[in-house]
Amino acid sequence: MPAIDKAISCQQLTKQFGDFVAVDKITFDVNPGEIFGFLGANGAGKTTAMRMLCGLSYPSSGQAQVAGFDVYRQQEAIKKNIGYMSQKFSLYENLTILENIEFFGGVYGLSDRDLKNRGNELIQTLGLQSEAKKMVGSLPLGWKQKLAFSVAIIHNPRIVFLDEPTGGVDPITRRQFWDLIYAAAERGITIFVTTHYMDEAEYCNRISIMVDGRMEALDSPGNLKKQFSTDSMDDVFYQLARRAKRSGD
Ligand SMILES: Nc1ncnc2c1ncn2[C@@H]1O[C@H](COP(=O)(O)OP(=O)(O)OP(=O)(O)O)[C@@H](O)[C@H]1O
Repeated sequence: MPAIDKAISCQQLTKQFGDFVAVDKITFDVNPGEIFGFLGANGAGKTTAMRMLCGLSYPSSGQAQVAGFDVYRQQEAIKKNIGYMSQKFSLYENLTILENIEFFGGVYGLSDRDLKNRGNELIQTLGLQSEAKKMVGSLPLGWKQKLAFSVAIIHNPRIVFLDEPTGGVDPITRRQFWDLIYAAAERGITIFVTTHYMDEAEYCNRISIMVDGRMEALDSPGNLKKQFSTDSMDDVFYQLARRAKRSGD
């Protein structure tokens, strides 16, 4: 793959629903291989922004390029170059681990040979050899999440979008999930992740925080804590989120 200068580049990106401005002129870049945290209270506009970046909805105004492709004109190319995992939509519970890998690998366009190699590799890396023929529904939630993440990057995308990937699991299980994220980032995959957990926010290279559709902060966790004169990310988040007028649905 040819190198790209920026994994994501956004200028004044905006989405309106009628008179309501859900995402209000956000401007930021994400570097290749970076782990970028995308934070904001419920209703801040994260999902709306992410849908535009994934090529699923058109902006009302502004510009954005994802993996070097334009969000207005090259939505299909964007979809081919990204992976996506959300808490709500991930794996088929009533298919086995192997069947899920085959299904998603097929959707992502992998050849039978690649699918077999990458599938075996993935099962070994996760240590799931003896579980490969079990239904995904029988796995503990933390394992489902790790598997869903591994499947979301099985086609080696430039960027993977993770929408609250570790909801409902404890901090130790989250930490294990993040080992997989770091390994993917080391391979050059850019990570764009939304989360409500501040321990996870601390694992990111940089974090942005949205308030009422605007991006009110963007820096490393360390610098943000300095900027807000506190030693806790919770506090940074709270100082910004309490300015919000909007509430979640
Ligand atoms: N299709 C739509 N039509 C009208 N309003 C919408 C639409 N989609 C989202 N909104 C509104 O835009 C705002 C931002 O919603 P969005 O889902 O992007 O927030 P979020 O930051 O992802 O929140 P959460 O963490 O709860 O998912 C909300 O007030 C929501 O009601």
